[in-house]
Amino acid sequence: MTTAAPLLPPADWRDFLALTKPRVMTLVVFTGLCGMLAAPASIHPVIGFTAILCIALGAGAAGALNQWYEADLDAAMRRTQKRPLPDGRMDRQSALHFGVGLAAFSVILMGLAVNLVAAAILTVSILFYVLVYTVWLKRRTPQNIVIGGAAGAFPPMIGWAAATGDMAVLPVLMFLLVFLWTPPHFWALALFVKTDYANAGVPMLPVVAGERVTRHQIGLYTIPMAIAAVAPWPLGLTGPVYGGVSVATTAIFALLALRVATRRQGEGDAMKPEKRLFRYSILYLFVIFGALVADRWIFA
Ligand code: HEM
Ligand SMILES: CC(C)=CCC/C(C)=C/CC/C(C)=C/COP(=O)(O)OP(=O)(O)O
Repeated sequence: MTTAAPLLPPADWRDFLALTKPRVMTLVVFTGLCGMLAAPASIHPVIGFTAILCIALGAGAAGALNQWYEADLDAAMRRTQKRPLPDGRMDRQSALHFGVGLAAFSVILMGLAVNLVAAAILTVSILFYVLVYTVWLKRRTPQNIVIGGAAGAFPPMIGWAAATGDMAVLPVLMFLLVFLWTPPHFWALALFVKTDYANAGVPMLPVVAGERVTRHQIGLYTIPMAIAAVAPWPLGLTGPVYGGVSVATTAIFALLALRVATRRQGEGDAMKPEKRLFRYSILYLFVIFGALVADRWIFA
């Protein structure tokens, strides 16, 4: 006797939207936009809009393929079990078709309407998130997010390339900032959703190496992150507006990270400093990238 797969009703547009991880995408799109606006070249507004749309669609496609591949993990974690696939609101094939179609569309549109450099970096970002992070590293090593996190750091370079068709030191520093920001951003969260990852068998750092090591690693990564954040100013790539904002906001980041790094296990149970660092990490990137653009426009 054969058992047929249960028939699902057609998925709603809201389910397809959820596949794209829209909340995370806001910051990805913002950093991409800032990379574009910080570049010393004017881009036609329609081309500029198309480039940002392609970054959003590419990131959304990568999010959909990530959820297609790891529906089993998402089903095992409280935070993710209401997503369309584990919740049974969509079949896996629809998610796969949607992800592949959207990825191809975003890259082709970027290549045809914007330029090949931006399309190439967008392709690398999508492949990095889906193949390097999701398929290869996530289930294998606690260094998954350190290496795989590069995917989310490419958008400022894509935005810059869209405007100039070229690369430069500033967008590489913007890449480095997001790349080095990702471990403190994610590990602060992982400390308070540790049991979720342990239940799903994902080797995130707090699960594999424990809280103490994770806290130290958050502190350690904050040092090069702070250097990458402030560097554009002494290097003469930005003016004092960025200098002031980057020093002040990075100092607050460092203080919050230090509080997390020096907390001992069992010292208070509310995980308040970790939650504070996680929430601040998101605000921080919005503010520092915003300041970069403001500075470049003021002193242009
Ligand atoms: C491998 C690297 C990363 C991992 C593992 C990671 C993981 C997470 C997780 C688990 C959440 C909380 C739940 C959720 O909304 O899904 C979150 C939230 C968030 N992340 Fe990350 N993240 C990474 C990199 C990034 C990057 C590069 C960006 C953008 C530049 C980013 C932006 C955000 C934002 C904006 C939120 C808040 C979403 C909300 O309001 O719910 N993340 N991240
Ligand atoms: C332009 C482009 C392709 C950008 C890259 C996309 C992107 C947003 C990368 C950031 C990585 C990220 C959100 C990881 C979430 O981890 P997870 O997938 O382990 O989170 P989960 O547990 O919520 O599924």
